[in-house]
Amino acid sequence: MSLLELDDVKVHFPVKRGVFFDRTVGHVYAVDGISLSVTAGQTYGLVGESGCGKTTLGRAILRLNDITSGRVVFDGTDLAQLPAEEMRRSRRRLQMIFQDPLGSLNPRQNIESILAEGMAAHGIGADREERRARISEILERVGLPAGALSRYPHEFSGGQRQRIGIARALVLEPDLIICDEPVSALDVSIQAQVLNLLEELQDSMGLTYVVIAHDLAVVRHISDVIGVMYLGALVEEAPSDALYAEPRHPYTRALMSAVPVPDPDLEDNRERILLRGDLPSPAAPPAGCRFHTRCPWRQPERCDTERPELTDMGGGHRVACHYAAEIAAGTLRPTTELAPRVLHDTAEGTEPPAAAPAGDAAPDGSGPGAARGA
Ligand SMILES: Nc1ncnc2c1ncn2[C@@H]1O[C@H](COP(=O)(O)OP(=O)(O)OP(=O)(O)O)[C@@H](O)[C@H]1O
Repeated sequence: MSLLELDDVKVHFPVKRGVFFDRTVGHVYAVDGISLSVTAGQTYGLVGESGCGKTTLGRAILRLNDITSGRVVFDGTDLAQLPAEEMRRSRRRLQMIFQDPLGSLNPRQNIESILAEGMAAHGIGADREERRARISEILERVGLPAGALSRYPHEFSGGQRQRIGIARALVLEPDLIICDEPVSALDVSIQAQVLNLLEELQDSMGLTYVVIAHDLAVVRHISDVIGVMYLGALVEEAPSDALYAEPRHPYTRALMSAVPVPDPDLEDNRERILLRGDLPSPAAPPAGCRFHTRCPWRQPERCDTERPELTDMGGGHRVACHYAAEIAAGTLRPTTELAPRVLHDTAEGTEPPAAAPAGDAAPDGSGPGAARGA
């Protein structure tokens, strides 16, 4: 059963100019038509490079950003239509965990006060004693000592602060937690601990997660379903295993090809897809397929003019590419102009691109056009 359904959600920020009178001179199309469904008790991972609209979408679900159009149906209720007071009450059930735990914790409040604040606002716990007992129980669950109650955020390490952020969400007894880059500010060794904790809590408390990350490795292990975003839209969505076994969209293939593989033989021989050009501005997205300006498989006319719909290719593997089937079957080759961007490393060394145009991605992936965000 799906707990959260997004139906063609758009968040467009007006761009204003003018000294005396603000005139709207354009829009940033941060989220531009996202439909997805999150099953109760599962984790939906949302990946994409910086600026593709992941955070804006997460905030829109909680209505921390105004929604331009579309429906955000949570447990049968369209949040986009809820009056402010009812939305405030619903927010208890939808919580968010942020990337920077320190930035989201008031340095002048001790942990008990930070956690009790939200509980009191939502009428959880009859009195201070009851709230304290609940907070102690949650602190134990997230692996913090009971003595943490009277301490202040700066007294904790980065990983512990993220545990406090998780506890702050949990004391409100939410159903859905949006985790926005929950581990990207943490050391790699701590990242796994926090991800494991999130998984344990999901199992024991029946939580549903949307995990937002730019790092494919982070979402891989924790997600049941993964959605890949590019310029405000989903380009691919699939059960986690299917996505990693066979990425179908050229953008996902490029992201995956940039992730190092631990096996040296595989690492030396695998395909590397280097994207050329930078991410276009969401204020002036390309017509047709948003990815066509960087796509090695771009075909004339159709890709430039017709925006592809997310289409189910079987087993819930949805892809927004006119030529996904042909690319998967190998019957469509990368276009001549962009073919050098698809490199095959050999054990002896990397085959250099035939004639890389100046200013494009360097063969080692370090240039400005290299696939980012993975
Ligand atoms: N309040 C705002 N007003 C105008 N533009 C905004 C606003 N918030 C975000 N944007 C723009 O919307 C686009 C998407 O931003 P968003 O933060 O959602 O991306 P992201 O994928 O989460 O990136 P990051 O990982 O860097 O946070 C960006 O171009 C950003 O500059």
